[in-house]
Amino acid sequence: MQSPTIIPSNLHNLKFIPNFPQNPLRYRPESFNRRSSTSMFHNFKINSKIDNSDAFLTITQFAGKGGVDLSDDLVVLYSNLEYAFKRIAALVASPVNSSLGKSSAGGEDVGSGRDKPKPLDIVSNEIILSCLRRSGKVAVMASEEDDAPVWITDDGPFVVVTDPLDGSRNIDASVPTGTIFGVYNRLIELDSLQVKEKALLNSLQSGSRLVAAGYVLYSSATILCTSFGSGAHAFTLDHSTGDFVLTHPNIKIPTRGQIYSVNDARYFDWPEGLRRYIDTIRQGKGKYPKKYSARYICSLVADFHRTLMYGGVAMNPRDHLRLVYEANPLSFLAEQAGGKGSDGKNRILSIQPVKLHQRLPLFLGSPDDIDELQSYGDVQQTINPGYDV
Ligand SMILES: O=P(O)(O)OC[C@H]1O[C@](O)(COP(=O)(O)O)[C@@H](O)[C@@H]1O
Repeated sequence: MQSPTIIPSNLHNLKFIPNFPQNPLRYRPESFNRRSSTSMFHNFKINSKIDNSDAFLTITQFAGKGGVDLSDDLVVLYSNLEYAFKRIAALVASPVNSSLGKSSAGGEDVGSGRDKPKPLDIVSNEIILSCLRRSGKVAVMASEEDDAPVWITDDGPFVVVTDPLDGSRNIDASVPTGTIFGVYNRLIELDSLQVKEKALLNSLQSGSRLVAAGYVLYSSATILCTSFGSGAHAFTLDHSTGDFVLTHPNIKIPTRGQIYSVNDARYFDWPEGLRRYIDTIRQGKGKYPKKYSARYICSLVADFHRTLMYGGVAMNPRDHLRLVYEANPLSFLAEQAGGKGSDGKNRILSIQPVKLHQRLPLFLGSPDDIDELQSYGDVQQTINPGYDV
């Protein structure tokens, strides 16, 4: 009898693995020998103690000495974050909850003794906060969903900033959503201040001080892309084991892409420089002599993830996205992958936040594309009437 064909649950990622058989349906475990399983990790050292005959490393395995060698505190924090992300992934995919989107306001009593269901971004916020509390490793969490940072524990070594569920305005149509997060060290020099003050100042650290950052894309696959300051790496949720496993080690954004991503219904509100830039690249008259294509999901994590994979530029030229929760973590990842994050003039990671919910124009992507865009000078949209959709 022929042995059964085994189809790995994360089949869709196999194209990123060198030496993987062209036809994955022909995949058999014996073809995934030790040589082929190590070759996917050619960009970083593997700890010899890790049994890499099991090709896909979990984050905890990757966090060991042969991988990125994280402190125990950071490993504990990540295992709690992973748990939160898995719960959010289940939530956004659930038939019961996926219709909640942003439509329900608040979680107040609706008179029947039951709480009105909360929008998914509020629930996601609560999930992350409760996991951070349980970790014992976080002094303060600042979230896009909260007016002020939440002080958690005095001796937590870390500060976490997060946008718990970005893109949730499209969730009723099952459009991909994402979580964005950044991790800083707690500033011990602020320990003697009042709680409110130290919570705020710890959360307003410049992106150049990030210890780690990442996003989770909830899409056809759930992908956690993260950096601890030594490259960007993506892990895909394997639903058969419940683990995030390494599928995209050492991501390198192409130095130039052929895709631009922007809401160009706003074209007539754009400054002249940005119009000229987009007109030029879509006609193939820019420094890269090919016509660019447009892709815009209107879900920041999804648009950024595609840009990281294929190159090009993803932008929101108006003062809309938040420096602390969105621009800093994603710029950190972009840089770790060899790309750039800019507000159209300045490197995002060099901007000192002055307000927790500070918004700014954001341009992320391939280094050559960002440089070319910035050479047009006038690319920040100052007309911002507030759009209905
Ligand atoms: O309306 P625009 O300018 O296209 O903005 C879309 C962007 O706004 C976001 O939806 C975030 O905005 P919200 O935080 O208001 O939901 C991103 O996911 C998306 O990239």
